[in-house]
Amino acid sequence: MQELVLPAPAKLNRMLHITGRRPDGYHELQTLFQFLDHGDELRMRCREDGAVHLSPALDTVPDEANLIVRAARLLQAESGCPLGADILLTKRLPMGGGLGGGSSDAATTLLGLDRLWQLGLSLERLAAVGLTLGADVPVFLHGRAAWAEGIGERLTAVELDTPWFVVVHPGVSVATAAVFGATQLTRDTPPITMARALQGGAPGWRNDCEPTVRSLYPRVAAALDWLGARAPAMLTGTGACVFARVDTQAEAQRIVAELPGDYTAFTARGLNLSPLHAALNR
Ligand SMILES: C[C@@](CO)(OP(=O)(O)O)[C@H](O)COP(=O)(O)OP(=O)(O)OC[C@H]1O[C@@H](n2ccc(N)nc2=O)[C@H](O)[C@@H]1O
Ligand SMILES: Nc1ncnc2c1ncn2[C@@H]1O[C@H](COP(=O)(O)OP(=O)(O)O)[C@@H](O)[C@H]1O
Repeated sequence: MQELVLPAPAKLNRMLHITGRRPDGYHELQTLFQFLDHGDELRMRCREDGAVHLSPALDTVPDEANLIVRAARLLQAESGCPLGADILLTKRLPMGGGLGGGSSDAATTLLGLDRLWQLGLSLERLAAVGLTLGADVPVFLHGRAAWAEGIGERLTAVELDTPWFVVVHPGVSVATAAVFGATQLTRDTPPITMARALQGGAPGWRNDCEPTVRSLYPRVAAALDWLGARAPAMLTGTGACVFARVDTQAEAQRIVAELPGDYTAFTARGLNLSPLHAALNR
């Protein structure tokens, strides 16, 4: 029986501006997404009886709310496919970490099952299904580092520098909705062009969520200060993870070796092609 083993990589928001708020409450963003060579892994097998089984279950997320199971069920509904799947999840990415783990799991499920069930759905159709699961799903489906606008669904592929990163998890989970619901959040950064965003690169980049997350989550503020004392540090997405770009893997590992006990961290390389797409193209 055919088995597919596919990565569900993390993403970083190398910069993030909030330029407005839509009538439905969602925020208009301008952001640069890049993938990391670190993430979850999904092992998928076809089932003839139409059932979708995920194991192991996540401690804090019931299966019917898990983005993997929801993605599989949506794909069955969208395609009319009678097949099901057994899905084995190796979860490495922290939840509510701003690394897009749930969205990435959903995108890997959609592309993996499209392959396993031999559906041949277009990327556009999969992205429309994916966007109903989360704003970050389309970028993981397209698989290219991207300049994103709207709520993250209007994507233009870009080539960014691909340095080593230190990613620190401060040991707290940040609720995306709490950050976007905060009164103090600034939502009026003037829109810029993609060319302007790319001009000058990383030294000019910032994340508009950072001041709000700093004040709501003191542990994230402390992690930004700790990492920032060693290399220029930023928040990814709405947090909780913070990251710093360094010149070499050795430098990244040196910083991780100094890590205080209440943080966890990993080192990873930035990638302009998602490891998911690299695996599917093999
Ligand atoms: C802002 C980003 C940047 O990557 O943050 P992270 O979640 O990765 O940290 C994402 O686009 C987040 O995407 P995602 O985590 O999929 O968010 P969703 O589940 O779609 O939305 C969670 C909640 O956040 C708010 N929300 C989300 C995205 C957005 N552009 N505007 C919003 O106001 C909405 O209240 C929504 O109900
Ligand atoms: N497969 C999944 N992996 C992670 N989180 C999931 C998954 N399915 C549902 N969720 C829910 O989505 C929320 C956001 O998860 P995640 O994508 O990891 O964080 P973020 O959006 O901050 O990067 C989690 O707190 C969890 O409740």
